[in-house]
Amino acid sequence: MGSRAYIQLPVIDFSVLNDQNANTRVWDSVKTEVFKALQEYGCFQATIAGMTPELQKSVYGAMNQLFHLPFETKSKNICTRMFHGYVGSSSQLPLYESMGIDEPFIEKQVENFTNLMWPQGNPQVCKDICIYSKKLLELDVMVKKMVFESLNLEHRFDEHLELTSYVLKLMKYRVPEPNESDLGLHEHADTGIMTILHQNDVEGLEIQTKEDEWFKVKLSPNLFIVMVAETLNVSNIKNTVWLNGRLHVPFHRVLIRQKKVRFSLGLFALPKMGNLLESMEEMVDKEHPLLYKPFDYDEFIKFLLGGRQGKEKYAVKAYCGVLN
Ligand SMILES: O=C(O)CCC(=O)C(=O)O
Ligand SMILES: [Fe+2]
Repeated sequence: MGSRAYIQLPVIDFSVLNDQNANTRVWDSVKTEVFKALQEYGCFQATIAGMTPELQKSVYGAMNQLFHLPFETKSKNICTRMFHGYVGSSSQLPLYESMGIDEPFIEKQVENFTNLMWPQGNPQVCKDICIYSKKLLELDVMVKKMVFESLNLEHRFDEHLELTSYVLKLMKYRVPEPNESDLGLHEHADTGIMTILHQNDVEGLEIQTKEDEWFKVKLSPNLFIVMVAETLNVSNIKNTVWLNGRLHVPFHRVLIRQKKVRFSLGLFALPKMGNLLESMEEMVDKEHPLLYKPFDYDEFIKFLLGGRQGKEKYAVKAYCGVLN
């Protein structure tokens, strides 16, 4: 069922922007690359300045310890959103296990998590998760700012950010038993706004192109995969934003082909709870008729979990697409 070939995703260097001297010309040239990649692939790979091997080692080392904790401890991990807290031993996804931390760049949030998992505390891990998440957040904000600027929506950007929440997911995939499927995570498009993924030591992530072909994503310890999720393409909260279908949203999945436990990390940007998402009027014109009716994200997730998507490829379209 799986693909053999690797996809050549665009690799975009964000470390050049961290330099105080980075000028508008550098910003604009990265912006052009970003927008092109998100239209064509819905994703790209990015380098992040200051994401040192030591920091990565510390965070992945902590994950290894975390997933070895007893079930009773792991299941204390609860998040505000469904499926963001501890998930494990699902009959549909037996290889998959995950934990989540809401707003993981806020030290107190991470400390609450580490204190639950290690009652004696774990200040070093807490600090490192926080630093790691801040770096991912910086990348998330830069990419979205570039998208908004590319669509002449800069005046909407602060409003968009204020209405975004984040969760860091720590994920583990065990090795399949000899008679078990190698499916780690079924094919899906992320439902939130944007996701940044990182796979560490064992590859497994696969991405579908616009031409419906599946490709593997090569393991690159220093590259982070930035991916558009359904709600960005559609919406942006309160009276607005969104891109009314301007970007590509990639389907992806995880297959565990190696006989090695796989760890991955993802920072998921999501709409804050309780807001109505609507297409921005700026994004709707004769050439781009309205594609989506206003919707509430959490109601949409309930719809999705209720299995009512039907034949529609994209869940948001099934939920609130405007029928032509
Ligand atoms: O583990 C991965 O690399 C991908 C995870 C993923 O796609 C998700 O959690 O939505
Ligand atoms: Fe995903």
